[in-house]
Amino acid sequence: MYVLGRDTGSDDGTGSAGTNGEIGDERLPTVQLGSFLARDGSAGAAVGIDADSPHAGVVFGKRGTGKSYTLGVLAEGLAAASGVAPVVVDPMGVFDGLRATGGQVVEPRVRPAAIPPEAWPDLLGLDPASGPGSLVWRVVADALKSPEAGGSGESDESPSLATLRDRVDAADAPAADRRAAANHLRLAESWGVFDADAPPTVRLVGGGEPTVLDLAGVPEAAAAAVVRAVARGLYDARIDGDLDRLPWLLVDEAHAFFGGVADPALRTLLTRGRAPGVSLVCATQRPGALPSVAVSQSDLLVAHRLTAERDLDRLAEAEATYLAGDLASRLPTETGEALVVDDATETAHTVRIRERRTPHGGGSPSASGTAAAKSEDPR
Ligand SMILES: Nc1ncnc2c1ncn2[C@@H]1O[C@H](COP(=O)(O)OP(=O)(O)OP(=O)(O)O)[C@@H](O)[C@H]1O
Repeated sequence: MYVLGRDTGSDDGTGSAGTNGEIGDERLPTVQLGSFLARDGSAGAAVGIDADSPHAGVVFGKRGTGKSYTLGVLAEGLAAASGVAPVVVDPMGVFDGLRATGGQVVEPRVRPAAIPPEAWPDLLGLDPASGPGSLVWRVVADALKSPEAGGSGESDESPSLATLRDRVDAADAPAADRRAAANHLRLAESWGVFDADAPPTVRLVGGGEPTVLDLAGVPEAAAAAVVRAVARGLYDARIDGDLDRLPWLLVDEAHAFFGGVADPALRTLLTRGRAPGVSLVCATQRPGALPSVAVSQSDLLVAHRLTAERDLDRLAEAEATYLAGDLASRLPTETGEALVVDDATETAHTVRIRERRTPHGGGSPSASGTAAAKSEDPR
């Protein structure tokens, strides 16, 4: 198998189906991705992705071109590899099929202390310079300093949202600010993701089987809080030596998580995740909505079909000196096919992504495929 992301081989960069690429060491953890696609459309040698070292990657593609499917292929492969553990952020609820690998689907809960004081106004939709915004910031900061809640570390106690509300009520602030701050905290309670007794992030990892964080129907701000807490929690757990395998955070619909509360934690993984061994793969149908750093820090890029100019511009940022010609002209057109750009071997290849071993929950619903249509069909 030709292994992308592992600097053991080289080829001529033409993507010529691995004819002269060295074979990567398959005894090392490797994810089966699919097969090279020759120019005549025939399938070539098997191709995999290195899972021995940590990586940062992006998966791009228009709607319905196979991004979530590819993320699922990665998760399956990681579940089968040793020493790693995939954690999948699933905003659309399409990854339950990973249960078949022994994985778990969880409705994530995070401790309020996992969100630092300065992020709370933004999380609650409050201007940090406003009365209610600055009150929330101050109350969270004080609560994290109090003796019963030692700090934001996962071994420390976290205040509950009810405690934060009580502290807001008792604060020395104008009544209107207290009322507005308490209302916003009450709204956050209704999201159902905050729990002062939530288990530490390392528990999501378990024995290496995939964990799917089911965020379908969860409000955007709450989902962002979960992504921030999990991304940071995995990073801190590796730094502190609490996690004995290398976690891979796979984020679907990743454009929704940059620019908001989760942004700093995702950037930390992109820029500093590799040293402690945390990988991040961001999949999006809107590459143009990702920050440049997501592309510049990625050593692996998987691009399904794209057409929007802004998205193609983001792709162009990945054009390295070792690539001849522009990437846009090399993008495949069929679902399940992708152009893969690999920094380690300094190559770009067209790949047919293999079929999932577990059920895929994506795809567009059709009216004709519904049970109602079938029962109404007179034939
Ligand atoms: N490698 C593949 N092999 C076989 N079928 C595939 C492959 N990739 C995608 N498909 C098919 O294409 C459909 C759409 O793929 P997928 O759900 O991953 O799209 P998407 O790009 O994530 O779309 P969205 O942006 O709507 O989430 C899948 O339901 C599946 O049937």
